[in-house]
Amino acid sequence: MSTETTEKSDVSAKSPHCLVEKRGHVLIVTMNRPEARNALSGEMMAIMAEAWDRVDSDPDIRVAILTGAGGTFCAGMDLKEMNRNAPGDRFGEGGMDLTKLPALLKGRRLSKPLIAAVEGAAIAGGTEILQGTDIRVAGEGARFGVSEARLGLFPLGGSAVRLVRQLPYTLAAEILLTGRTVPAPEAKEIGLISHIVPDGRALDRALEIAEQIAANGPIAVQAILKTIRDTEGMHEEDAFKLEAEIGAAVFKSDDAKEGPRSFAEKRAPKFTGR
Ligand SMILES: C[C@H](/C=C/C(=O)SCCNC(=O)CCNC(=O)[C@H](O)C(C)(C)COP(=O)(O)OP(=O)(O)OC[C@H]1O[C@@H](n2cnc3c(N)ncnc32)[C@H](O)[C@@H]1OP(=O)(O)O)[C@H]1CC[C@H]2[C@@H]3CCC4=CC(=O)CC[C@]4(C)[C@H]3CC[C@]12C
Repeated sequence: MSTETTEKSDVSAKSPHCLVEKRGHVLIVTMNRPEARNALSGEMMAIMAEAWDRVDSDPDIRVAILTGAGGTFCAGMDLKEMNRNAPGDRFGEGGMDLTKLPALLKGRRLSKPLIAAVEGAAIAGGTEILQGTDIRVAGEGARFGVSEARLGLFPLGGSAVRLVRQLPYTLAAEILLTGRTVPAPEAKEIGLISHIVPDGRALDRALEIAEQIAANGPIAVQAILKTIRDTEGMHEEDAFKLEAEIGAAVFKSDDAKEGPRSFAEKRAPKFTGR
């Protein structure tokens, strides 16, 4: 893995609540409050939202990875902050658009693949944001759950809409209604995650997958991602109309000529994203 200049955003003298590092065509976003098990803070979510904008706007970024520092993914919303400032008191004022939570990828999806590298706990908001990712790697000791109901809260990060679209209905219902913890082996078995690795290796494996995707034609990758998302729930006939439109545009690209040319010339393709 070539490591070019790596940049870390530093929004304050103290360690920032989220680190953003570019490695080649990959942007690594690390939730960074290990002392609070990476509980979501306003600062962390602001940096995450900025990072997602950067993924979508920088053509040199082809894949993103979301992970957590200190052996934990994310413990969800900051309950101590919630105890100090009850969100419901703010809702009463109205004017808050709860249909879009960019940091949690609710109401927005990245135009490029996002891989989750999970170690330790991904609880409540941690499993909510996971559902906005496309490929998910977890350490064998990782554990998941949408536990809001256990605290009398609602999973406003999108799980009551998304989980039942990503898991069998009865499993999604049980996980949402009990708020129980789902250990990594079960999460893999039910399809919540796609890979289990030894603890501490999730980021390495996520980087391997990211490199594989980054070596592919970026236009093709983004078109495939857009199609699998935008056709979800569509009638097949309508879905194929959209698929054909998106697919045809890929074949018109320079990259769609570079691929076969590189094969004929027995060399690796040099994709430009045009
Ligand atoms: C609804 C959306 C999501 C909500 C939630 O996520 S609710 C939070 C649920 N989380 C939990 O219940 C997990 C609690 N933690 C644990 O179970 C354990 O800590 C652990 C299993 C994660 C780890 O165990 P451990 O033994 O390793 O470690 P510990 O010793 O327990 O902990 C170490 C240390 O960390 C502290 N800690 C751990 N977890 C948390 C936490 N969650 N919060 C704070 N601190 C934590 C622990 O206390 C220890 O500290 P110490 O000092 O050492 O004792 C919401 C998600 C986003 C929201 C939107 C955001 C934007 C908005 C703003 C508004 O103002 C309101 C509206 C809204 C749109 C808002 C709406 C709701 C969300 C969508």
